[in-house]
Amino acid sequence: MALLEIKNLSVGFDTSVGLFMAVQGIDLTIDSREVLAIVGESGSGKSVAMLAVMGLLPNTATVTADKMTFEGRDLLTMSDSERRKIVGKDIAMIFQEPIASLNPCFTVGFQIMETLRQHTSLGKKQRHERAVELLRLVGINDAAERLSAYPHQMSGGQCQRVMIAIAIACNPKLLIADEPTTALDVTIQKQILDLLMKLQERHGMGLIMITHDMGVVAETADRVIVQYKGRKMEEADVLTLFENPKSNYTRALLSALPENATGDRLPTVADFHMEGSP
Ligand SMILES: Nc1ncnc2c1ncn2[C@@H]1O[C@H](COP(=O)(O)OP(=O)(O)OP(=O)(O)O)[C@@H](O)[C@H]1O
Repeated sequence: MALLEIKNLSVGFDTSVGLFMAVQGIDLTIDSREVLAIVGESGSGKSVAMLAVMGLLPNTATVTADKMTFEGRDLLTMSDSERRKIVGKDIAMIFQEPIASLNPCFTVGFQIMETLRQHTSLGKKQRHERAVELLRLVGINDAAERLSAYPHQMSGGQCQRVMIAIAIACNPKLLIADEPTTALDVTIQKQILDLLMKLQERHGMGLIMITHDMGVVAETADRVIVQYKGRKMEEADVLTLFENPKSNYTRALLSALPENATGDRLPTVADFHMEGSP
């Protein structure tokens, strides 16, 4: 049984100028231990599709799907309280802006322990011990002392490590990482990607990596979905996608990689004819 299975997912938003379809008819499956990348430029509906899975879209959104199951359980029809037991525990998500994703008013220790309080039966002392263990696991030095730091007292890379600690606190079966390294500088990006891959392997999680960066795809993914304007353009295992891209859009994304540069400037997506192409 697939960990997550989605068939024909669409998401529309009510806006002042009418209905805007951000996601149109997306199919997706991911198994345990698999790394699936969803790649596409800004605005292609990658985040919205995953926020629909998490049930985190505003009420201006209309979500429809023929199927959306997690370990065979129907996410579309389950009650909000049933869904809350899964989201944040079995399915966790980390976001692009680590500093903005943490609450500035609470220490990082409180925020980790609060997740443990909501989703586990651990007592206060055990939650504290687990929080120290988690900070160590994500590579933060002086873990016990750093629990009392506020987000603004930490760097962007450290805040992203804290976000990862919160996400993995309850040993999720599926982790969704939404552009987890985009806001970080290049050396830190590599460290965070390495950390995510190490944790994914060690805990046997399914990992959905949302990115616009084909370099990140090459380094992390087993399988790739390419998304453009809310629609799936192509899906393939990572080697096939890089060696034999089927859609113009995938070719455009690949040509924008610095190592594929041939002329004076890098091509952009606008250099490729996209209309009507898969
Ligand atoms: N609450 C909302 N109301 C209206 N439109 C929205 C809302 N949230 C997202 N959108 C629109 O949906 C489209 C898809 O957004 P989404 O954030 O999924 O893109 P993305 O592919 O993840 O890109 P990015 O990496 O920039 O977040 C965009 O055009 C965005 O403006």
